[in-house]
Amino acid sequence: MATHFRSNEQAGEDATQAAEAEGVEAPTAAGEGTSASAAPGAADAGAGEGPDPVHVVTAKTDITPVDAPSANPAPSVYDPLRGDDVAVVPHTGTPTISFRNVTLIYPAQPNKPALDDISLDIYPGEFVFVVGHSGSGKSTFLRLLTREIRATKGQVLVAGQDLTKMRNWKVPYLRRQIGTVFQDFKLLPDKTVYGNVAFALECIGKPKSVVKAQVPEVLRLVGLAEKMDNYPDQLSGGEQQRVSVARAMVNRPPLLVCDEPTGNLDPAISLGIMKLLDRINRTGTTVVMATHDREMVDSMRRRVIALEAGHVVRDQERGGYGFYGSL
Ligand SMILES: Nc1ncnc2c1ncn2[C@@H]1O[C@H](COP(=O)(O)OP(=O)(O)OP(=O)(O)O)[C@@H](O)[C@H]1O
Repeated sequence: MATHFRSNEQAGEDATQAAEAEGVEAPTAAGEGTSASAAPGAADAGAGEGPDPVHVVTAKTDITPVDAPSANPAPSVYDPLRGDDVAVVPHTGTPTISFRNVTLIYPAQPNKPALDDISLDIYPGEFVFVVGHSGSGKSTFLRLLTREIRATKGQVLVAGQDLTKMRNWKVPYLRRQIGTVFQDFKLLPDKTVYGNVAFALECIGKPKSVVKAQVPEVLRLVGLAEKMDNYPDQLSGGEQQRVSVARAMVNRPPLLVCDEPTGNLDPAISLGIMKLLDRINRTGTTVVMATHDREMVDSMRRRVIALEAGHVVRDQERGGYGFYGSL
């Protein structure tokens, strides 16, 4: 992997230090790279090269974002996660993700690209919301990152590797570096909580001693140590999603890709999931998350990439959900 994807040992240290600085339990099973919360300064306009329609508003400029937070925003369940203390990640160095003039056309819809000539960069430690109407291309965007699908045109680079050229046998190695969380949890029903998380490590050949050490630790971190012998159908939706977050982070990936992870959960339970993702991000893990949750995006004020009919129509630091009708 590219050099900015740092070693797991280093990741663990970073996570511990960040947690100690915050005065919380050390999230030693997640994270790598530069601590997002420690990242100094504001970002440069970091959209990709070329004549793409990306509009980036940064903390450096005097420009007031179109949907800047009002002085007295409405109270929200997500208020504990307001990102006011989180510095904007500088858009310098090697991006974790680069889209260069990416077009994706599904064979079933040859005249309607799901993504059309997209260029953008996402940097290590960023927390990025991907928003837009149903069918705007959010899931397609995420599926390109894990090489579930391959771009029709252009280049998708993750950790410096060109996924459009990557041979199939290398894809499992790419996926070791990417944790994934989905709306429908995707847990194995015939395995316990412990088994589901352990399986992620066993699949990549981790020795039993590592599995035995890391699985209970990550389950403790997500608050499920007491339920490690339960099966998924014995858990609530929120608990199942915490298992899936534990599974995604147990290998300490530098990148977490989340497709509507709170889509099936009520706001109070969603808050618990978002607290976990926020905590993982604060240890340096890059998080890219598609969501329809306006309140969450408006409260957390992270970078927002808005898609419409396969185009990026907004790319904004500390952005809000935007002016969409019902989605
Ligand atoms: N496997 C597929 N074959 C053909 N067309 C597809 C396929 N998957 C998605 N599409 C089309 O691509 C476009 C983008 O779909 P995508 O699932 O990325 O949107 P989305 O923004 O994630 O939507 P939602 O919010 O409803 O999940 C849509 O027009 C959709 O119909």
